[in-house]
Amino acid sequence: MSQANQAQICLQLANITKVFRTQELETHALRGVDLTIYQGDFISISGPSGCGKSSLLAIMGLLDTASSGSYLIDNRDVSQLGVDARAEIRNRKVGFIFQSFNLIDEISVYENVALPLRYREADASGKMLREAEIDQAVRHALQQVDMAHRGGHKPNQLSGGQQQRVAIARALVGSPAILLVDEPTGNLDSKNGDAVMALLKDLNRAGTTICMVTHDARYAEFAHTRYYLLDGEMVSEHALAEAS
Ligand SMILES: Nc1ncnc2c1ncn2[C@@H]1O[C@H](COP(=O)(O)OP(=O)(O)OP(=O)(O)O)[C@@H](O)[C@H]1O
Repeated sequence: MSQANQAQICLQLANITKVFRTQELETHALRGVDLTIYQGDFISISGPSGCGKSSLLAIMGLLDTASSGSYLIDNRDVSQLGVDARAEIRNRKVGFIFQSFNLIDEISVYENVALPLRYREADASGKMLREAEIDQAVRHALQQVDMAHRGGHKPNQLSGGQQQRVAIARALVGSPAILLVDEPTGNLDSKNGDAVMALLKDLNRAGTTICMVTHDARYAEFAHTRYYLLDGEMVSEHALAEAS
């Protein structure tokens, strides 16, 4: 049972399905997934190639919509929202960390981290962030990942491990409800991979809610609750152990 069970629900998926249809083929990528993540939790999702991990993460991150089912973030139903409303909630509620760091080499580390907040400012969401607030948030995020001294560098002047830390700062800068993490160590050697995982663990200890997809069983151990996706269906480690 999750140690965060007393906490508020951060995100709740109920009976989520995802069907991809092409002219000849119908692929059932997700078959009725239920998942509740509590504030402060750290969960991992593993499973074989093609089991639906990316499809699920895309739905959780509001990059894609489910074919059916309900999805709540911070108690708000987001399953029926249009593209613009989804983008706004994604910007405010979700921080993404990808295997490929997805930083922009033409601008500084500082500006990379500021980008989600500048985008938010440009959005007609009512509340505008002032430059001083952006500056404070960027500095704080860079400090959280111990990269404050590299703010003026370009991403391609950094090691892979440092780039991933900057990507984590960019994910944290908007104080999201949840970090969605997709194979965070996939492009790193084991030393840098271990350091990134230690950082995620520290962030979780400090209160950040994390949902991580990983192939690496060693890193899945960092999570409080481990889930497996098998052919589009969610199975918890507990259920797997009972079945064997
Ligand atoms: N855009 C799409 N159109 C059609 N089928 C798709 C599409 N995206 C994914 N699928 C199919 O849905 C299923 C789940 O794919 P998904 O990418 O979610 O798996 P995964 O677990 O992330 O795999 P991997 O570990 O290899 O990245 C697969 O059978 C895949 O071929």
